[in-house]
Amino acid sequence: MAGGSSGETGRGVAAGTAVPETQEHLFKVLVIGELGVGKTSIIKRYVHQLFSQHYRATIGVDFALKVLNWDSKTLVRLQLWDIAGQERFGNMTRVYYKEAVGAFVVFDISRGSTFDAVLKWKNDLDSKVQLPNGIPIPTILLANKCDQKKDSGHSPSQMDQFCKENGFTGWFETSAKDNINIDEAVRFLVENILAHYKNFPNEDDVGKIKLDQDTLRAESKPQCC
Ligand SMILES: Nc1nc2c(ncn2[C@@H]2O[C@H](COP(=O)(O)OP(=O)(O)OP(=O)(O)O)[C@@H](O)[C@H]2O)c(=O)[nH]1
Ligand SMILES: [Mg+2]
Repeated sequence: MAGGSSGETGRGVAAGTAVPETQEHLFKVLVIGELGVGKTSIIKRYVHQLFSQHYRATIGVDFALKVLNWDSKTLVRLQLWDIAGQERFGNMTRVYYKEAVGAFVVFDISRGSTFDAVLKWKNDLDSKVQLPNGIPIPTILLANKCDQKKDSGHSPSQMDQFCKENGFTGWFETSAKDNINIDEAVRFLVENILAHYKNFPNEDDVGKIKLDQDTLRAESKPQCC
């Protein structure tokens, strides 16, 4: 009998049963929000477990990669796109948002004006990128710098209401400085991306990491008047 077990005790694989191989996913996730809210710090904390008080504004976009052994059969490669706050005034976001499958919109709880900008970012995002089946990409709202004193501040129920009304999948109070809720927020987003995942027509439509230079070059050329 082909492929019979060796006769020893233990779990042999019966002939003909395919051992499910590991599913590998590549997810492009955007991190957007006003200048100085902590996007780069959140990514640096999550990927490198580092934090620095020194502020160095991001120019254009930065990238970071984090590989997650999600479960015994699933490996997730997260490509985090750290988009400069000043890009909200630029015209590059369409290029940066391409084929993203999830996003974080970050604001700084110690600066109320950054919360006011949250909807501008969310509307920009939803107008430029959707999942292959046309629905908005799962987006989590991060109230960062929760180690600091709140500016105006919204109660948790007001935040729940805001998220429901504006299409956010959820929200977390985070601190890149004290490492609060960052792993939890990422896990929650990846769970939501995977939940949508089975609706994608096929792997190619998900998180294709394509940063073709021509597109970037063409888009970054100053618009002729
Ligand atoms: N207290 C505190 N400070 C933070 C936190 N996260 C970021 N900062 C500080 O806020 C400043 C801005 O952080 P960045 O991560 O560079 O902000 P950003 O959103 O990437 O800014 P841009 O790249 O300009 O869009 C830095 O001085 C950080 O040290 C936090 O959770 N708590
Ligand atoms: Mg930055």
